Amino acid sequence: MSTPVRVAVMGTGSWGTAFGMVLADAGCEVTLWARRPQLAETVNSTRVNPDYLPGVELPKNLRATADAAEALRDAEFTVLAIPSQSLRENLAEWLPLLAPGTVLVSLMKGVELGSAMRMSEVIEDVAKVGADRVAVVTGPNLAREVAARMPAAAVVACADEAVARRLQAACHTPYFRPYTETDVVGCELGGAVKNVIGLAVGIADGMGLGDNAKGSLITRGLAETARLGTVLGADPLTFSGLAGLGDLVATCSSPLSRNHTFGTNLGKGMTLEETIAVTEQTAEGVKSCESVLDLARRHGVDMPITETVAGIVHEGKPPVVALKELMSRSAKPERR
Ligand SMILES: NC(=O)C1=CN([C@@H]2O[C@H](COP(=O)(O)OP(=O)(O)OC[C@H]3O[C@@H](n4cnc5c(N)ncnc54)[C@H](O)[C@@H]3O)[C@@H](O)[C@H]2O)C=CC1
Ligand SMILES: O=C(CO)COP(=O)(O)O
Repeated sequence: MSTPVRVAVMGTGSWGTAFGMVLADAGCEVTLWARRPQLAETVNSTRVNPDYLPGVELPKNLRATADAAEALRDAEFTVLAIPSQSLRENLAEWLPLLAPGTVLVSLMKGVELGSAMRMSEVIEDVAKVGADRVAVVTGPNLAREVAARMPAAAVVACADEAVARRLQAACHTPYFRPYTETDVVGCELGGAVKNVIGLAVGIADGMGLGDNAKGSLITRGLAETARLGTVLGADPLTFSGLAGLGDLVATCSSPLSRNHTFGTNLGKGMTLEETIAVTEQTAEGVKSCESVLDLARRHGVDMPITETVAGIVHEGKPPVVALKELMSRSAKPERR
């Protein structure tokens, strides 16, 4: 029997834990790193992560620790599953502890505020590694459904296809079907921008605007994602795949999506502060609407839905006013 692949998952939130289960079910030996020692102890003693996936029994070949060195030791893959805006600081701390040659895998769907960098760019910048050592897992993967072992497909992207294939093998289970991809830019943008569009659709749902509005926002949201992605060198076809359309549809349809729910609360009339107070987990689009807009402006790309979301979330623009402005933009052809 071959030795199991060792994987460190840095982050014991909903997706870190659920993806850790996938890896463990695929036969890997998984160590989750938790910020709080108490949570690591609870996971090990009860086999449940009560804070993020209550009621889900975790596999035996998955354990947790609050000691980053212990988690990272000898890891063939180092999976990063923390909020995007905290990646730079945490990775810099973990740098001396990384196993030599480990592949750094981003589960994060965001763009860094200030630098407007994608997560793989932040990883390369901090860890001083080449693109062949950085991979991304993305797609329609709502954590609670994956943790219930409900079927899902995903994309594992790396500039080096052989690395993507290794990671694919490490996370392939009867219920989780990963496809390989080399378009890292397209995959990451699909994931980051769908959170912003998920907020927009949530706002529309909260306002009771109906399914035509939802279909229009999803489609025009995908159009502006592809417009930015193409300028940044992504393959436009990536956006009709799992990392684009697939994730957008799952996020915009599901009450399990934190971004969608956050938007719905805003659309129903909650203030930003009230909405933040009732949101227990990471809704990346709230911060990334600003950084995605920043990235678009740096490249002269028009992203009206992202701009509308940023106006509502960060400038306190009332959703009805934002809607009127979005609908009264000058008429144009669908494709340019
Ligand atoms: N939950 C989901 O369904 C999916 C989430 N993602 C992405 O995965 C990433 C992580 O999200 P979730 O696990 O869902 O979030 P979460 O909110 O459930 O968990 C976040 C984890 O990061 C830790 N954390 C929070 N702030 C931190 C900091 N400053 N430093 C270090 N650790 C910190 C928390 O303790 C927790 O363990 C996000 O970028 C999200 O967009 C991607 C696919 C699915
Ligand atoms: O990325 C996700 C599904 O693929 C999870 O979406 P939320 O972060 O909005 O919950």
